[in-house]
Amino acid sequence: MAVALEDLKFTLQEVLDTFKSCLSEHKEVFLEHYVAGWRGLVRFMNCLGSVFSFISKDAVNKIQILVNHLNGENGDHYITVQSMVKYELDSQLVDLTKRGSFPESGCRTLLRLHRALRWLELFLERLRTSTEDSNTSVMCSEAYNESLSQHHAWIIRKAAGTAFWALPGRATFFDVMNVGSPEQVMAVLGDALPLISEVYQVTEDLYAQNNILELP
Ligand SMILES: CCCCCCCCCCCCC/C=C/[C@@H](O)[C@H](COP(=O)(O)O)NC(=O)CCCCCCCCCCCCCCC
Repeated sequence: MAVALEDLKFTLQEVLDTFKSCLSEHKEVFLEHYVAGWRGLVRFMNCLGSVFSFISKDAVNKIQILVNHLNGENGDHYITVQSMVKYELDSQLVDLTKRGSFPESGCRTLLRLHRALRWLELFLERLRTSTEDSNTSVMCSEAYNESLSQHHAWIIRKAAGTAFWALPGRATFFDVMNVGSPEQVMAVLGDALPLISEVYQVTEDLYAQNNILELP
């Protein structure tokens, strides 16, 4: 158990650091760090219990698709989200209206994680402003209903809703984060949130400008 907690402590710090290093000075999003941030989040989620494994499986899948692009022969085009979008659109490597030839395009794959990042932002903001008697399951499902759920089929919403009830309570959740007292957790969240929000907003604007927010 001690080893797991040590791992986790490292992981959460890593998550914050990677989101910090995601943006270049010209506000480009480095795909490598974006993916590393997600890896850290998935590791954290895996520590919360196996009820969440269907969620982390999908996230891991999508992370792997992006890593494959990064390590592939056209990896140079995948350094930033901006260069990826330009390359894939210019080369017509994206299914724009219905699923077809490119089920693993970087653009559609990253869009799924991007939408989940909005959930994370809303959930962490709730955690940050929560009080001792706040309910993590309620905070999680409220954040989900305001964001990601709109993009999910009924059956996924149902499964996610059920999983949320298995979330540990606020005190345990904070313990598992292993960053110290609730005040310290709040401070860490306060630190991380603006960065996560900025990464989200830069990506959202890029996708909106290219009219690819609804990729199938
Ligand atoms: C901490 C509790 C975790 C709650 C996670 C909330 C998100 C719930 C998402 C439910 C997704 C169910 C799995 C299936 C999804 C796919 O159908 C769907 C669409 O993909 P497709 O177009 O290829 O078919 N995929 C997605 O929307 C991507 C989902 C990615 C979810 C990643 C969630 C990572 C959560 C990390 C939690 C970290 C908490 C940190 C707190 C400090």
